[in-house]
Amino acid sequence: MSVQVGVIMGSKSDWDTMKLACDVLDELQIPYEKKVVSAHRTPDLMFQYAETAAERGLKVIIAGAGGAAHLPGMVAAKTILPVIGVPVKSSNLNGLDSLLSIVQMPGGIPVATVAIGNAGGTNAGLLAGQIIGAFDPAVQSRVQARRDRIQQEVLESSETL
Ligand SMILES: Nc1c(C(=O)O)ncn1[C@@H]1O[C@H](COP(=O)(O)O)[C@@H](O)[C@H]1O
Repeated sequence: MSVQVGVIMGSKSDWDTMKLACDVLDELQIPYEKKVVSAHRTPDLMFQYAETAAERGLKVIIAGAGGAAHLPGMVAAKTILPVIGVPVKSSNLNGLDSLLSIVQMPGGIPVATVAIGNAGGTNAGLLAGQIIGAFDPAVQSRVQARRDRIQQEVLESSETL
């Protein structure tokens, strides 16, 4: 099957968080690509990536960045695809800068923003899976199976208190 999700990040230093999104996509058997793309450091690549994403067959873009995290919003401005923004935890401001940079988009150009850091990475993968699963029953059933497993783990955790 062709690549469905583009996972991009402002720097290789974001990988620990963005890998968690990729892990979920692997688990859900959704084909994806991963790439470092920066609005600040590689602006021409960022424009090209966003402009060609839909015609290349991608369905969702997951974009992670830290600090002055302009990547998700700028990519969202240049593509019609849904963009999920991951605020990577920054060393100076603990990711609050990343969160506010990503979440406060002006009306008209949305970025679906997840939590700061690793939970956000995982949830970005899941949210992409749920979007694709709305049109793909096999993916949706894998998302459901994952939820069922988590529910079972939580129910059983009481027994070891
Ligand atoms: N926020 C952005 C963008 C962007 O938004 O385009 N490009 C890189 N960065 C961020 O800079 C941080 C530090 O990067 P380095 O570790 O490479 O110095 C990373 O979290 C990256 O996402």
